Amino acid sequence: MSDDDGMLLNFSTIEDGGSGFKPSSAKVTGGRWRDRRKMKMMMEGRPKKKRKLKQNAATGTADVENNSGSDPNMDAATNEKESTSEKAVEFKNSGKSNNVNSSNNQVVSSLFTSNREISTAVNTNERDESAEQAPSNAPLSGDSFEALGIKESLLTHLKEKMKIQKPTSIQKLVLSHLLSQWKGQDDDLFINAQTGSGKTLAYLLPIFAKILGMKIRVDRKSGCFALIVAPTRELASQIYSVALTISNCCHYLVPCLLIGGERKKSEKARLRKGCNFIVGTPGRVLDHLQNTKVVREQFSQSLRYVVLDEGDKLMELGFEETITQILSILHDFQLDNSIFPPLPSRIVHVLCSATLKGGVKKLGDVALQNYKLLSNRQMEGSSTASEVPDQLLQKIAIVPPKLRLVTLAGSLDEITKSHKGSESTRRTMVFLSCSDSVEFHYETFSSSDEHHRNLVGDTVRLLTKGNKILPSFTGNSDPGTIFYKLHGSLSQPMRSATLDHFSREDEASRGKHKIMFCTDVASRGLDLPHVGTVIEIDPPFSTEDHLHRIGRTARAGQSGEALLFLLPGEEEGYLNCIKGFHPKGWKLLKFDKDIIQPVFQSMSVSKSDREGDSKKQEDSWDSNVTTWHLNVERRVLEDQILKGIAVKGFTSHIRAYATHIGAEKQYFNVKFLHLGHLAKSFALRERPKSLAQQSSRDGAKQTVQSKKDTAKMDTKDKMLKMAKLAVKQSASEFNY
Ligand SMILES: Nc1ncnc2c1ncn2[C@@H]1O[C@H](COP(=O)(O)OP(=O)(O)OP(=O)(O)O)[C@@H](O)[C@H]1O
Repeated sequence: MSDDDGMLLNFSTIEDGGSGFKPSSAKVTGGRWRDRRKMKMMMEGRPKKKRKLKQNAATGTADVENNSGSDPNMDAATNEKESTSEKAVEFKNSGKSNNVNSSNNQVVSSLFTSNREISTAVNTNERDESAEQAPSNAPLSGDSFEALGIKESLLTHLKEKMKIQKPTSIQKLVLSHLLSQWKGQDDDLFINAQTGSGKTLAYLLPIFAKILGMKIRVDRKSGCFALIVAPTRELASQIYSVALTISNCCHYLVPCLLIGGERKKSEKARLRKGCNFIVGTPGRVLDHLQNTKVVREQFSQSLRYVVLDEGDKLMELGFEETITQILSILHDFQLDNSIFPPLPSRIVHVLCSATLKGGVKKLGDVALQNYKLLSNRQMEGSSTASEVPDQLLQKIAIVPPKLRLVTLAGSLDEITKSHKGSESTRRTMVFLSCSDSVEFHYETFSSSDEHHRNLVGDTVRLLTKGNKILPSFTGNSDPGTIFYKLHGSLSQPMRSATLDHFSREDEASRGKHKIMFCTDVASRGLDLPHVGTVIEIDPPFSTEDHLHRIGRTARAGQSGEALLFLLPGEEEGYLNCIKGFHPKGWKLLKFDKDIIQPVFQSMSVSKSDREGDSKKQEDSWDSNVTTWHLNVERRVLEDQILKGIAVKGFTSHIRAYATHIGAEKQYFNVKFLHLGHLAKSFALRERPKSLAQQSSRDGAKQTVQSKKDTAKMDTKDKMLKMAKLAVKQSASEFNY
């Protein structure tokens, strides 16, 4: 990554600090600095901020007052100081916070004060909820696979064993193209279709149909007919398992999986036995092409199809060079068209992507020749498929940083409650910016005291009776919830086992709410069954990621909903950026009235250090929110391991935030973040300054000079420096 790429633009400061406030250009000189500052503020039209801390004698709680004209965009330094002293007051008095009543105009907790104003009052992209939205990625009722050329054993297998009755619109387009009798079957294809529209079967089915339709005896020794390359191991494994399922109707055709993290020796052994389909990740495929003679032998005469799945992700992860090398090796093979005459006379390249942005077009130029663009929206008169499925209900909440954790708890609790009593399995995915943040959220929600049981290593946890982490969990009822964590720092077998458990539909899963905290490693192409809700607590790193993340729900015509959290301020501008993806609109939620209040007003949350108290007091919803948050903070304070995880989660999150693409830095810029408030959403009471020092102690070795430099910087600059360093070292560290 070069120093001047789009990422680094993310660090540039804008003149007004992003607040919309334009400083006066006039210079004030002479006199005392206080007078100069006062004069400058007057010239800039900024009112002098009065702040008073009042100790409430009756309750022992603090009332933090700001003058009503306070600037919600006050600069970070002022904000930070304020936040710290608020915290000091709050926690000094936290023992009595349950007594506080919001009805007498007292501010119950600093959770609800000093938050930046939310400016999005009107939903400019309102979804018409009264209108029935027909699924846009569902199978087409009026078409059939027979009519498209799928025959005999493959057709029976598809309908009876795989329960796939009708093609989706993209399958119809691709099948009619690749199975056509005319010369066009040799054209390269660019498949652009919505998430969950069945792209995998769209390219696998015609390849299988073509091989089976040759009426030439083939077996695993006949050579490899298709190479499918996918950007992540999870996706490659998934495509491999679809190929394996199809091959159940023709056992003599054998697929093979080549992915990093697996033993190369055993892969070589499998390749030596022979295979007809190779599915793999780019690095490992290239490695075998360069170093395993038998692979080249397998491809040399039979290879007719090269599929690049999730093309935009392949580019984003920097695989262009690897793909170019793979293609150049493959193109050197001399095909013998006399052995399999019914197959295309050249290698047909297929590129798949749900989006057309990013480098995917460039990959098209590299990999495809005279390609044909097939898009499932073409049928409905739209040019591309970069839109969310029509039936997906998108919700958006603008959530102040301090309230992110508790709003997430409210959202998860609501889903859990609404699922109670159901026989089916409910699945929710929560997307976070980096592995460390996944660890923090997983630990926070899944392990309260001893009330949990590890099911798969420590990545899958079943909550047991007595767990009270979500407001509706009571001590004597079964929470019916399983938590999962998935990110790239876990070993490959662990990642596979976790996904396998999450996807399982067995007796033990019935009626359970499965909640997975994950990074973008789970955003691409993964086909997990019946994901009801996707929550993006951290904003996506690009609009394409947004589309792919929420595309884990509402697949193949099913219903689903997604919830995106944005911070008040610049992030609200992101709504305009994603509007084009949501032609059916979205629902704008108020984080307090619509999410946390309904959840926290219906139950009493008791303080974790007063569990034994027999008399429960009916508290207002905001007091319950405060108590819930204090309980988590107390756990972090008392448990040094959890505290370490929280600190790492926070610092890595800030670093990850700095990697938002340059084009979107106007919405996501570290400079806009209020670090003190954000720390609160990691249940941290310490000021970011001490966190930055702590993390640099824990982290990379610093030179004496860089230590001196760091000491001179303020907290925000330190975070920026850490972010730049981290990006230089490895972008994948926090993305995956
Ligand atoms: N014709 C069909 N009828 C019913 N279900 C189907 C059909 N085709 C595919 N599916 C199912 O739809 C789901 C989504 O398929 P697939 O993973 O191929 O989608 P995709 O378009 O590749 O999505 P993404 O862009 O997210 O990778 C799978 O569970 C698959 O079994």
